[in-house]
Amino acid sequence: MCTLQKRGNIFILTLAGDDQHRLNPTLISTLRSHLSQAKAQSTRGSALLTLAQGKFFSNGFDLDWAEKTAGPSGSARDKLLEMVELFRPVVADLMDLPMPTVAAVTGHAAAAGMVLALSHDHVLMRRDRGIMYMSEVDIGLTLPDYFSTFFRAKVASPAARRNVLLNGMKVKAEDAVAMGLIDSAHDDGEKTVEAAMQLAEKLGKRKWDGVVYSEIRKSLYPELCGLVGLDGTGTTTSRL
Ligand SMILES: CCCCCCCCCCCCC/C=C/C(=O)SCCNC(=O)CCNC(=O)[C@H](O)C(C)(C)COP(=O)(O)OP(=O)(O)OC[C@H]1O[C@@H](n2cnc3c(N)ncnc32)[C@H](O)[C@@H]1OP(=O)(O)O
Repeated sequence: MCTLQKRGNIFILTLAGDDQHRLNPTLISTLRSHLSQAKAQSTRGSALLTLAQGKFFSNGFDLDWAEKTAGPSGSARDKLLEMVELFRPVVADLMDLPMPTVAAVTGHAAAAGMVLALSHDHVLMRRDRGIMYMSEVDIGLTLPDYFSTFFRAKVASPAARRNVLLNGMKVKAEDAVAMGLIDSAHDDGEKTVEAAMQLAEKLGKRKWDGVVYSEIRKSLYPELCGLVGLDGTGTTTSRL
């Protein structure tokens, strides 16, 4: 389950409950609905803060759902591919959101859950618990095209990409900072959310034009934007 609240100019998207926040069609649909609502209500000064309750930020796609719903004729693989395609627009929605975005990684972020976290402009993570982990190599799954492109776009270091995607490295917050995956590590979940909220408020105070902000963001990742269905040319509605 996830909720959207507004505190001042900050939209707070919470992956609620103490489950694994597995990304299945229901949670993906709710995420998209809340992101659409934040977009519709955005003004100069808006910012998004995404956080989670419990031990997990998100443990990735819901493989149990894929198995349970596959039924005798279909295959779990087809259901997994269905989630891959349903999640593609979530990355697009975050790339296109007309406001700065901040993720407070308050628990484990695995596979699609790690992509969800890193789809934010700024990523803060607790150092005491929780890892970032691309488990696909360990569980025998290839990467969707937009996942591979995502990591090439978002992670500068070839060694970091190799360690995360080919070595299945379980990355703690301090290492994630050193590898250029995230921005900062914080003592515990509460301090991570506190720091993330302060950053969101600080960014909001710049009162940027949201459309210009999102166009500049997309211009940084043209290949990724193309793969998730966005026009990544960065054409702005410039006043010039
Ligand atoms: C050629 C054909 C191929 C087929 C191709 C088919 C293609 C079809 C499409 C493919 C799509 C691919 C894309 C898929 C995306 C997905 O999302 S698939 C779903 C992926 N999800 C997963 O695989 C789940 C991965 N998660 C896990 O493995 C675990 O949940 C976890 C994240 C590793 C957490 O495990 P858990 O045991 O629950 O962890 P903890 O108990 O919390 O911690 C383990 C120990 O580590 C200690 N610890 C944790 N954090 C920290 C820290 N920050 N610092 C120090 N120590 C930490 C913790 O204390 C534990 O220690 P012990 O207590 O001593 O055990």
